[in-house]
Amino acid sequence: MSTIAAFYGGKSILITGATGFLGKVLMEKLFRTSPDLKVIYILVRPKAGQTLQQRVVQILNSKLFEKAKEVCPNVHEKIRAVYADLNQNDLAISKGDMQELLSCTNIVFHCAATVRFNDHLRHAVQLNVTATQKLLLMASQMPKLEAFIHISTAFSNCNLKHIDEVIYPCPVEPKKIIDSMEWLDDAIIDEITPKLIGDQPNTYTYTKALGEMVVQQEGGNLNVAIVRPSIVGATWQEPFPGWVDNLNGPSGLIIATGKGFLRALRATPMAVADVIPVDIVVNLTLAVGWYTAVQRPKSTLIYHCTSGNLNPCYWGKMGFQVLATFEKIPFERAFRRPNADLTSNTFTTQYWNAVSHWAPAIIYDFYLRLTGRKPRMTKLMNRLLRTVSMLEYFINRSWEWSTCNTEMLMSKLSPEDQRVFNFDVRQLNWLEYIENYVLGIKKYLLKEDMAGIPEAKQHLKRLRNIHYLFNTALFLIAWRLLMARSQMARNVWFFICPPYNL
Ligand SMILES: CCCCCCCCCCCCCCCCCCCCCC(=O)SCCNC(=O)CCNC(=O)[C@H](O)C(C)(C)COP(=O)(O)OP(=O)(O)OC[C@H]1O[C@@H](n2cnc3c(N)ncnc32)[C@H](O)[C@@H]1OP(=O)(O)O
Ligand SMILES: NC(=O)C1=CN([C@@H]2O[C@H](COP(=O)(O)OP(=O)(O)OC[C@H]3O[C@@H](n4cnc5c(N)ncnc54)[C@H](OP(=O)(O)O)[C@@H]3O)[C@@H](O)[C@H]2O)C=CC1
Repeated sequence: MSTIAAFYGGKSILITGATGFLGKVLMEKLFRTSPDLKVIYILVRPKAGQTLQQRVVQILNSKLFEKAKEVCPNVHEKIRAVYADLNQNDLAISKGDMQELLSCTNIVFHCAATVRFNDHLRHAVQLNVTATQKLLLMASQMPKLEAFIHISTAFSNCNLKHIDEVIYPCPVEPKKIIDSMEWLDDAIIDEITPKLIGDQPNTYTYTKALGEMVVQQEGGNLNVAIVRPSIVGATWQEPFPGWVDNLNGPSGLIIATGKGFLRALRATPMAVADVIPVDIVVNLTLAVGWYTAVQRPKSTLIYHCTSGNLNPCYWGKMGFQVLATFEKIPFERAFRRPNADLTSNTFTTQYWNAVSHWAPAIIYDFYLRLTGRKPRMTKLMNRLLRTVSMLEYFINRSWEWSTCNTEMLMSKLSPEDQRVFNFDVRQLNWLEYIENYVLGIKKYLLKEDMAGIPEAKQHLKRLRNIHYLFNTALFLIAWRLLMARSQMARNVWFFICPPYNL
């Protein structure tokens, strides 16, 4: 029996961000490997007209939980949704719930965060810094607490090139930032944001760095560890390959490419694509929870969960493999045939944007207008290119993360634990992973039927023919115009095709 799985048996576990991408996979793995755990408390807010219970039912009824429910048929009873809003000062947890959480919790996994790069600084601080501080305060009042695991990001210090498993100080103390957010108005915050974030690319990475400092400063007497994943992608193996349910990281751009909207990208083909499957992140996180609780390391250990140093994949290779997969598994109703021109040259990017993005969008909107429909493609293109510009920072650089603690932890695991909680990224075959990732996007995110693949292939063939026809027509028009205006062009033409009467 796995030592780690046995450790979680009988435990009361508190998870924040359990309705998110990582949180769901974490819960699933816990139920599947430790079905005898006591309870999982999840801090949830109502959303999109759904109550807490409806949200939980929807998650448990998803395909992700099918295997877990076979192993642990009473998951519904073992999950307890607690109303909470981490944006609120008191986290909006009722007194009764708070008492139960404080007296029962053994392990905390703090996953909740805003992962939006362009979030307003006030909101990002509230969620990624202040809420972390409040949870640590809560944790300090939990008599049965064995470990507090904070999920950060490998990019929290992306202003550095080489990043060690240490907490780097921020120029301004988190407490000062938290205080100032309480009295500064939005306009002033907007004005000072670029100065505060300095050489960080966005408010997300900046506030995640502040969050780590808060953990270091305020988690002093607790048994705390930090896990820093890089770009979290679809599942590699568990509970099945390719599961993904949101557009973050590469997923959104893979869809935009597969649907033929995005055909070129300002990206450095030889930059490392530090994607890490979500099940690897979850396995490491659970191993860290066990190790922190059982070994009680003297200081806060940080664990990098990255792929680049052990098994690197590059954006160029990833783009190529994504395209190769579209040949076999195309997405339905593509706007144009998928293509992936990655270039690090700004001028070339602008050229491709004009030719491959704006021109087709404008032509298509013209066609929609002509046929009495509402134009929408230029608007969509505008949003897509804005999104791409936000991600460009991460696809034009490479980072080196040291992984000493992660490797140390791997060496402490029994062979059985290494199998059940496998986080050895060296075993990952990128070509296979990317293919399953694309397939997973098609099935679980786009919810497209596999039976539609022949029709999707037909559609791409039609698009190719339209493309050839369009290019031929364009060439003929250009040539005709040239012939009409240039004696040299006429001479060349008559040289190639002399008139019959000569
Ligand atoms: C042709 C070439 C093809 C090549 C072939 C393909 C090869 C693959 C190449 C792959 C390269 C991968 C690069 C990954 C780099 C990730 C680095 C992460 C590093 C840090 C990791 C972390 O530690 S952190 C987790 C990551 N954190 C995010 O990844 C949040 C992103 N997100 C936002 O920061 C906001 O979303 C943002 C976008 C500001 C808009 O913000 P905004 O306010 O303008 O508008 P919205 O948020 O409302 O989004 C407006 C519409 O963009 C949709 N959308 C949202 N995200 C999207 C997304 N990633 N790709 C597409 N579409 C996305 C959304 O679904 C809306 O669509 P709709 O309106 O139709 O629903
Ligand atoms: N995805 C990635 O590529 C990476 C993620 N990470 C880190 O992993 C962690 C999880 O990320 P991921 O699962 O991808 O993110 P998601 O955006 O999928 O999930 C975020 C979670 O936080 C919850 N949350 C947000 N705001 C509140 C609030 N006010 N009150 C209560 N809960 C709230 C969300 O709840 P709700 O469903 O109600 O919105 C959701 O459960 C984060 O800490 C992130 O920084 C690190 C590296 C990469």
